[in-house]
Amino acid sequence: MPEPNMNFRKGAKVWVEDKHLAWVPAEITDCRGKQVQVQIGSGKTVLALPEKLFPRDADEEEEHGGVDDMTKLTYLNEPGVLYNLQRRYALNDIYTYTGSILIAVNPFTKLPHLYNVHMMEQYKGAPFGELSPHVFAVADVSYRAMMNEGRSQSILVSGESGAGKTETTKLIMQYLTFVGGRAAGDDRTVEQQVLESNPLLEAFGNARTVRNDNSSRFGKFVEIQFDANGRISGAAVRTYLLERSRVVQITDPERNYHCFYQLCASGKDAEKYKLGHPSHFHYLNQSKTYDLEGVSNAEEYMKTRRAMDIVGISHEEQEAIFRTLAAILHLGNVEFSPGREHDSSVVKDQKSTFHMQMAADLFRCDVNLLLATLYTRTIQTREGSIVKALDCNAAVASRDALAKTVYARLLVDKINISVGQDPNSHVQIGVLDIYGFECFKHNSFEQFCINFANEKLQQHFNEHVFKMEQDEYKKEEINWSYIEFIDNQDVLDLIEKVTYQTDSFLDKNRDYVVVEHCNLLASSKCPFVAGLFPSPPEESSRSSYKFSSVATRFKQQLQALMETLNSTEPHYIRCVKPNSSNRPQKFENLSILHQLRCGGVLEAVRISLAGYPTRRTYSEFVDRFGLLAPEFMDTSYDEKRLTEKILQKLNLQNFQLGRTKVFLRAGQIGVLDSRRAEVLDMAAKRIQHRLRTFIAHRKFISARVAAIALQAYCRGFLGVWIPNFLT
Ligand SMILES: Nc1ncnc2c1ncn2[C@@H]1O[C@H](COP(=O)(O)OP(=O)(O)OP(=O)(O)O)[C@@H](O)[C@H]1O
Repeated sequence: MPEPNMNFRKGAKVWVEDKHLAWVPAEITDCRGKQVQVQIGSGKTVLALPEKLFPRDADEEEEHGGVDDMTKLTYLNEPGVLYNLQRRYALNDIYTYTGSILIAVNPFTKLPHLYNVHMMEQYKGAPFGELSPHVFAVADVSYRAMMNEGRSQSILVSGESGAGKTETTKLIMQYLTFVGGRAAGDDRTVEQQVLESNPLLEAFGNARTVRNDNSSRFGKFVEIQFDANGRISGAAVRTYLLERSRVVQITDPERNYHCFYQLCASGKDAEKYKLGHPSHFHYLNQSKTYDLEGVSNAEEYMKTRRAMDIVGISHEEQEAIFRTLAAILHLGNVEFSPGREHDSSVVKDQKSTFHMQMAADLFRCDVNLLLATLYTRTIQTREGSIVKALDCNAAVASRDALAKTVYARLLVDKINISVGQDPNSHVQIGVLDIYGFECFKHNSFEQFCINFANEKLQQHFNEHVFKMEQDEYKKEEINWSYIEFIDNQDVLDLIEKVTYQTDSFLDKNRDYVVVEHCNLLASSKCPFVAGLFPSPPEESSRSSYKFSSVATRFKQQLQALMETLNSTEPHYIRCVKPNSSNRPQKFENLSILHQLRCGGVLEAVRISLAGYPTRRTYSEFVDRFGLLAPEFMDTSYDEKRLTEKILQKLNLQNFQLGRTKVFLRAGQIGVLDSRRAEVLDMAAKRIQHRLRTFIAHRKFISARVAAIALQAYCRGFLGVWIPNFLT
């Protein structure tokens, strides 16, 4: 962020820090000594240090709808960015650009007019930035770039839980299937399959959390493949870091994965698997929340089945998937009591025995083998193998580990790869939906993994944005050393702001896959279940535990993801959660600012400030400012000459202030800016002066109309609003 301005005058409009609202608008009423006195909106005056103040656009007080791109703000500072978003959000303008990044503030209310077919048609092929900011614009620009350059694209969607990542990802997929679909009446087209993979993934990977009724508990990368004609020809979904512990452990008012409740409400199927109300099952009744507001579990079950049909999961496999889910629920009800031997355990009672039998039947495996797997462990020694009994706690842990392993395999192996892939496709658009930086009071292993991933993604982002700028300046022959601007202190600070609780790191990182568990399920008479557990490789079967570190595996996955991303052209969408109560029209400044900081939005602003944030082609410039030099307009000057003439007239051709200079180069003009706001202020004043003289001499029919028109022009170019033009 730029340094706050220290040279404030009396009457200057500023932003002053506020404990509750982050920043509030104020005006300097007195400058005395080291401090200045400012008056805030309520009429209250406070003393503040000038270095803690930020300059504010004079028209901030006026009710206007904000700017659709942050780089158009006169004062590109933190409060300016925040208030621009707030102003737009109040009008349900939930999308705003920061250069090429799209910021999406969750409206928490349905805005159907934003997403209908008419809208998709409008955005199709429209130049980026011409229409209002929109997720469709980002999807369209990706699709066009893919078609024109033959290069794969990726769209990175990030934000905290409940910020709207999943909805945004679905809208992107909806748009891509609109432009790349075949419009066939058939239900089973690839694009239908792509869309239907969403409810399927949500049923198995989403759950109610305190922050979001439909929270994705995994990261996902959806790759949509296209043929040479730009038609969708296949898709693949990769999932990351599923929250496995949720399968066996939940707290009120959260829920387990949706699919369990759907199955319990499925009527005949539930009966077949001897399931009943979720309150009868330990894995579900640890929380008393069984239903979601406005959602019928039974209807959702039907939707999931239909999605499975469309995606192409056979009825046999569907049956096996739900049977496996039922087995997990029964398994969770198996309790243990201490056995006769020291540190041993037995199945607690008849009820537990019944559930044990049910689990074995549904897994299609031998009940004695299941039992042995749960309460004993085989240890290999040089003398042979020793069977060790497990105490009650260890048996419960073993039971839960089995449930988690089966569930994770189900999601990763089966639900993931259900949409067909096109081996002939050369280009694709990948959509990454992953948690943004997380920073809670207590940060644990999950946050560490997520933040590590984000760190990587942020690095990717910075490199990309810097590279784009650098290439542009090279092309324009502008001598700009960007090295001095590369400084990831903000990012480093952020990581150091987050402190982690490391006590449970080791446990969580150790993701034991017990060989006996694999052997048991591999022995299942159901080919589907057995297929989830291919026989383990020789050397690992020597030890009872196959140690695999979650972090190592995640690092490998991330490496592969980064390689994919590096080979594509990236686009960024940052989702913002406006309030913690999931209500429309509630804008909580402090938390939003926190998200903007964490999500790299302010970093992007900083990068943008380091370069030339305002760019216009000669022809755009002449279009907008030709009005200021009508005497040159009829001549045969080319656009470059015309631009020079206009700048000369405005005394701006070599305008320089400190390190700041208005540039005129091969095809563009830009404002290099270390103290951009000041320059724009100065420029505005000059323009204002020129315009006044101009109007005085030319006698417009209505000076006022001319002034309004000119204001609009100037604003569009320099992001400057010329206040009180006629006064
Ligand atoms: N564009 C939108 N229009 C209307 N409502 C929205 C929009 N985006 C999000 N929402 C609402 O916000 C809720 C949460 O959004 P979503 O599930 O996409 O968040 P998320 O960022 O994916 O969260 P998580 O990380 O927990 O999965 C949605 O269920 C929906 O009600």
